[in-house]
Amino acid sequence: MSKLSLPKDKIKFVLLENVHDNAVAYLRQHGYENIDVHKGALDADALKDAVRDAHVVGIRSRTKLTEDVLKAAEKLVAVGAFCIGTNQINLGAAKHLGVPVFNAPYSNTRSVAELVLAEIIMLARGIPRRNWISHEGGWDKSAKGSTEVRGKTLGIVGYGHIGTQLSVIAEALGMKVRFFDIVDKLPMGNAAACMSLKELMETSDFVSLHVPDTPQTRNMITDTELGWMKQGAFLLNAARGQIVDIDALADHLRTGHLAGAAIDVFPVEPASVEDVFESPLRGMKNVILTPHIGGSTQEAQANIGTEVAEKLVKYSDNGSTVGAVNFPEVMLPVHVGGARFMHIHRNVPGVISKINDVFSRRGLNIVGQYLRTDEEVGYVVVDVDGIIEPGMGVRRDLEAIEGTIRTRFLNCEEP
Ligand SMILES: NC(=O)C1=CN([C@@H]2O[C@H](COP(=O)(O)OP(=O)(O)OC[C@H]3O[C@@H](n4cnc5c(N)ncnc54)[C@H](O)[C@@H]3O)[C@@H](O)[C@H]2O)C=CC1
Ligand SMILES: O=C(O)C(=O)COP(=O)(O)O
Repeated sequence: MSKLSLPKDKIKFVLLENVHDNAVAYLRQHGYENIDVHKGALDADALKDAVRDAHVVGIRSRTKLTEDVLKAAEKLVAVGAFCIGTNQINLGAAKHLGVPVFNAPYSNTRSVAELVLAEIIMLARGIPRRNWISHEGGWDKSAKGSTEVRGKTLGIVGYGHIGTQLSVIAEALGMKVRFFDIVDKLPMGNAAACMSLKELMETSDFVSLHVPDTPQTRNMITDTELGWMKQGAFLLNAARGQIVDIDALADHLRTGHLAGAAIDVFPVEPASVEDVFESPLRGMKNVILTPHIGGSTQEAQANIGTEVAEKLVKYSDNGSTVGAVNFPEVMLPVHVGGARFMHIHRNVPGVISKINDVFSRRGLNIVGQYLRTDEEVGYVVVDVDGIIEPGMGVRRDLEAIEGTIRTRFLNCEEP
């Protein structure tokens, strides 16, 4: 087994937000026993305390890894987002600190698409209101306001992994699918692209949002965009709460312009199960409110637990950054024997030749070198032949190179 910069029992994992047990099991199977597990998310101060001596932090969508928190975690080498969205993490700050962030881009895709499809049918049949009435002892047995979804138009905003899954299963029910994306996308089945968001909003019976939280998508759906929607149409949001102006949505529901909505994500979400959920949509009988559970199925959480833990172990054990969302991706062959050095640096001229010089000055032969850069940082992995004696000063000299952010090494004593 490879020796790491730090022995495995000294590498501390802190997992928050009820990350699935599969993650802990996978880490243990790979020799990582020093794991702190927290059930919920933590506020900024408690979070800083919890991550202060962590080497790896695992979170879901509620934990805010701001620059401040990342800087407080002085030993941090990697972050695992056990979900799809990574907007809760300051990805740029993490990169500049030499910290790759890994997520699970597909493991809960299907769960979100299934929930949205079910909600489309529930909304079309007026189930939120009828369910409420029945619970109160009423009996609203009528076809008024109820329709099939067959033949209706579903407009999907953001035609990525979730949007395309939804497209396929909605067509299987006979829906007509249209989509809007800022990137050219291959339409699934008979789906058709719209030239603009306006065109999509004006022509859809159901509009479902599946864009990430970015500066462009924040407040993407305001009073103006809602105003483009057909009389009696429905809005679904299982993407991120900041995308929709929730007060404007409440107004359009109150006036009866929109017939209903299904909302899973909110501008402000309770940090824990003890907190009260506040929203202008509460009490509206034509609205399905769910507590950010689009991806919360047994299957999705189990798969995410294993998938992200695997990426973290790969990075810790051999330096691979494949699947990192904020970092140059270096795919590495399985590492057997020999010393391996990992060097993360600001992307300034001359670093590679200085790295090579550190080895050549000591007569050490480089047998493999893997390099990826983006505009801001570079990540180089160097495999070296020959004996690296403790105290040779390799690490010291690598760290002295201007622009160095972080170094790690495998299979040699403090070099
Ligand atoms: N409710 C929940 O529990 C869950 C919510 N999500 C949310 O769903 C989002 C989407 O997930 P995926 O489909 O996996 O992401 P994805 O990255 O595969 O797809 C997003 C699509 O949106 C498009 N897009 C980006 N900006 C846009 C804009 N301004 N206008 C139109 N299109 C735009 C992209 O080009 C891409 O095709 C995630 O970022 C996350 O925030 C994801 C999983 C669970
Ligand atoms: O995967 C995502 O982006 C989600 O929004 C799911 O978040 P969660 O893991 O349920 O907190």
